[in-house]
Amino acid sequence: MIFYRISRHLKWKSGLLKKMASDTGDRTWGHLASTESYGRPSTADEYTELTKEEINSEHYSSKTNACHCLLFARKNKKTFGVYNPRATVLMQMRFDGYIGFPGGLVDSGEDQITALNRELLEEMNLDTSTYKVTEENHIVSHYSTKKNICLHFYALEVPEEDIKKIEVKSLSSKDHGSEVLGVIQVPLYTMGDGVRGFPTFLTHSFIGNSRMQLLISLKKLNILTEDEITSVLNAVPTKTTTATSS
Ligand SMILES: O=c1[nH]cnc2c1ncn2[C@H]1C[C@H](O)[C@@H](COP(=O)(O)OP(=O)(O)O)O1
Repeated sequence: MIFYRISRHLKWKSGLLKKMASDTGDRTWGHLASTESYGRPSTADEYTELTKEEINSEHYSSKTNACHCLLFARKNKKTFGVYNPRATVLMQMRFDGYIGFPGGLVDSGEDQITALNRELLEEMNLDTSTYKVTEENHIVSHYSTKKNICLHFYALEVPEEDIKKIEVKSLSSKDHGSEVLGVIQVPLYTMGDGVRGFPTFLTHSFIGNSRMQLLISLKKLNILTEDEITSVLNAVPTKTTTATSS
């Protein structure tokens, strides 16, 4: 009898432990575990720019590679009738709380361009037969010494009248609500106090080297001049303590 009771108690306990494990499991990285380390916080000095030869070399192409893309439309319409942002630039709020660009890891056997167009469809529901990223849209590639990953970056210009439709369509993407928590526009102007607008936007937390990719692209695409970028960076406010509910 005692043996029967002990065995029943053990069965109940193991059931409880299994339930607890599965409850905890719901909160872990699950299938993301193997790639989760790539998303850990970065330092600017971990990135080195790759030359065209290095990008195509066996040494770097055999590493883990990821491609991301800045979607933008030039415009000449003032915001509030005051600020001229010159372009609508899209970024996204990611599942991990960081701001980044649409894109992702290149699968084994896949080339970079195919991977990026696939990710743009999955994350943005982008019609990649109309808006297709090609090698000509390449902006810059970096290698992270700390994470052993190559990050390739592209920029795709779309007509001004299409950008809103692209944003709206992204709400129905496969990854919306899971990997992607929303598309955002970058405020590309500095307000009268000298800090709100783009300088304040740059104080957010960005995934990987996406902050650097944004600034490099704005210059390469002639959306902002080098001098304008320098003055924005000089105006970036130091983070202040934010209000809490208690
Ligand atoms: O926008 C980005 N710019 C530079 N690096 C990025 C960006 N987004 C992510 N990353 C880094 C850090 C990530 O862990 C890896 C993989 O990218 P991710 O988009 O998360 O990949 P999957 O969609 O999960 O394939 O690249």
